[in-house]
Amino acid sequence: MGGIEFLKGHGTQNDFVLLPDAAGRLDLTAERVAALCDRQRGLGADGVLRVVRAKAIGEESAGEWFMDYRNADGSIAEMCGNGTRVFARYLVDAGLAECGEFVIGTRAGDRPVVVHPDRSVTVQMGPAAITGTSVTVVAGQPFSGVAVNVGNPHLVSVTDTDIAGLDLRDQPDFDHDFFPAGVNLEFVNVLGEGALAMRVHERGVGETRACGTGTVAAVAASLHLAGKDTGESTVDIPGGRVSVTVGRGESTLTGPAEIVARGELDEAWWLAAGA
Ligand SMILES: N[C@H](CCC[C@H](N)C(=O)O)C(=O)O
Repeated sequence: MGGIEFLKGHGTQNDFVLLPDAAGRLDLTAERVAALCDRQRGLGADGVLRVVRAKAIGEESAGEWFMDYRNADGSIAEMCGNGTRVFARYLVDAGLAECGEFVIGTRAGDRPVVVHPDRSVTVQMGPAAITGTSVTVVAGQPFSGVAVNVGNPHLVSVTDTDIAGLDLRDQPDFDHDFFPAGVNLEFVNVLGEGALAMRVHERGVGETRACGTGTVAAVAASLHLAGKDTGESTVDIPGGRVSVTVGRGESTLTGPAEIVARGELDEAWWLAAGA
């Protein structure tokens, strides 16, 4: 098998292990993903991005490369906004794509991206659809959330309660009938016109320092509550700041993306982790 190449990267401190695997040969089991993401016994990350040619895994995409995203618990999610930024940055740095605009395939569909000269990335995130209003979630106290589909499910609670004081160490209680496949839970303070602050408890991960699809959901929800369906906002998350625009049936996410390291996984570790 030889050494298994990996890279580590992050977008506003939502961090990922990247596995270049053009032909889709790696046996990427849920157990291996969980081991890779474990911050003590593995590399540590919020998720894994396998870099695979779309046609190698039978995925239809206008782009050559497909982002096979996995959550830290090994579960598969439809889309990862911050992961897409890091994925795009990797493709350009690896000479597999040109700086500028290209398309990345995802389980939520194709996502056009622009890698800017400063290596920040804009992702076309598709529609952010409001699928419910005043859905209750309990995080120490009850909140009323707006359900938003960004390819993956979100419940956004816009509140006057200072989100810095919330305890998100455990999974907040949510309506499993409304969200049978689980849900990403965002808590938002409005800082002013076009400026939000957000924390997030992610499905399949736990609290993360950023969540790209979550920031798009947060802007869509706050616009909806203001009686609007288009607009833009910065979103301050613990890991930094992103810019989001929401239009009719479309949205964009812009933010930094950084590759931190590259290396080889120990083969014996990889084999044992898959058991
Ligand atoms: N945990 C999410 C996927 C990762 C989303 C987040 N990391 C992002 O940047 O969008 C889910 O299960 O839907």
